[in-house]
Amino acid sequence: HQTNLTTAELRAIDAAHHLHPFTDTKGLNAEGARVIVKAKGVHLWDSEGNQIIDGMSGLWNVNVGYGREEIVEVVAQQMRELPFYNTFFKTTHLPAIELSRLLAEVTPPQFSRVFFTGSGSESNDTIIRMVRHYWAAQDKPGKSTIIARKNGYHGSTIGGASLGGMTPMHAQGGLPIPGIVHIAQPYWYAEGGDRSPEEFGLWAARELERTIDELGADTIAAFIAEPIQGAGAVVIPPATYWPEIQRICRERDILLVSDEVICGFGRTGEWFGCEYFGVQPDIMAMAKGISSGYLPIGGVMVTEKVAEVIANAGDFNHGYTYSGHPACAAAAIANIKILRDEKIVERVKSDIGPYMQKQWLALGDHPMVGEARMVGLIGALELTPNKKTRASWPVETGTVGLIARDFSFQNGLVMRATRDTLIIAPPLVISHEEVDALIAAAKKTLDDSWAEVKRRGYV
Ligand SMILES: Cc1ncc(COP(=O)(O)O)c(CNc2cccc(C(=O)O)c2)c1O
Repeated sequence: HQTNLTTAELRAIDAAHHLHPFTDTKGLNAEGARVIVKAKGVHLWDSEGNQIIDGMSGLWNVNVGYGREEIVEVVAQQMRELPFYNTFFKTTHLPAIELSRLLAEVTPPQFSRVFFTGSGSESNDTIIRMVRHYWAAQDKPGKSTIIARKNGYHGSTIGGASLGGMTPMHAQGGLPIPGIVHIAQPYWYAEGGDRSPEEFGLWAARELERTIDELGADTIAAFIAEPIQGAGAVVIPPATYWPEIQRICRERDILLVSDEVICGFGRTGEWFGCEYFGVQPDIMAMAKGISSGYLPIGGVMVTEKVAEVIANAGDFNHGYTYSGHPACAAAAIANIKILRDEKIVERVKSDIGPYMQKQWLALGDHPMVGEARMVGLIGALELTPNKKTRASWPVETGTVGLIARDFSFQNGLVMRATRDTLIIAPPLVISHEEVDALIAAAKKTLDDSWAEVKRRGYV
């Protein structure tokens, strides 16, 4: 897909006709979008020929890296044979059958069946309807409230954004929808105060218990959470958090839902984030790494217990045109086989994960970093003017994050900034040498940013 247009010409057309997601369009068009033209391995190239380390795996999803021909080949073949058919009216197709079997194989042992969707948002919207249907089918229609967390992210549909706890999203469109309640998040760095992480983890988990008991367990359908909050700034809960959450849900017969859209398919060094934290959810939302982003596909994994209730309750009046799309499912099959057969998940846990974590955590010694944290190949650097007090910046939240994010791009590395936290989530296939280059670029980014915030008098 070559073009003979200049970057300026490309930007002008984009500015004239394209509304970007999560973007201040006026601001973007004043600057001009960076035109990404190709990618291979862990690298991107833009229209100016700059090579960039993709420290964010696209949008946390290109787990096997770019340029895997075997995925392309399988998809091309599938599109020649059956580019589309649906699974609505008593039909199915080979990729849907093969992918559902493969997912039963690679997901934790309690999971057996999948409902296919086209994205993470659609997976979470499905989960809202599914958990309410699950209880209604057992004559408990009042057991319909879903508890989620502040600053959680579960998508951008009306349902997904309502499950999410991002107030700027709620402000646009009158969200959340009724029957969704948010509790505190296990974000020790920002909210732990002088409590130890262990104490704070228990406190945050018991927020769930207090809320359930306040509302009445017979009104609560489910609790949904990301193992590690991704877009919320890679919030890694203290070790005491998840076992306590599981105890509370089991004691009160509340479905435990793990949103594995980011943490799934090897990101944490386990196949799924719930496995990293040692808990067994009833339902999982999946997307992103399921296909490494080569084609859009998502799904909802359920246990036999949940599946039985749904299966025996007559028509489940829910589904999408592209549920289990044959070419998307074919991409997911090829992708999961790469993860499985090349033992990429094991390598994250025992080799490249520890290798990168050592260097990433050492960045915590930088004067600008209040905390460096990382699990598997997902990490964050909290930027602060005062490491000891973890103070905020004397300027609008997010300003320093954007300064750092822009320096990162200039240094040939994509990092994400959420507020004043820098985030990293490289493709799981990154090599030792590429980690070294990434860390060097991250360190230079911190040095450049520190000089800039001093120049601006923020420190
Ligand atoms: C945990 C989680 N759940 C659901 C979704 C929604 O998935 P879809 O986007 O496929 O509908 C997500 C998506 N997460 C996401 C999507 C786009 C950008 C960023 C960012 O952090 O910049 C994060 C996510 O991170």
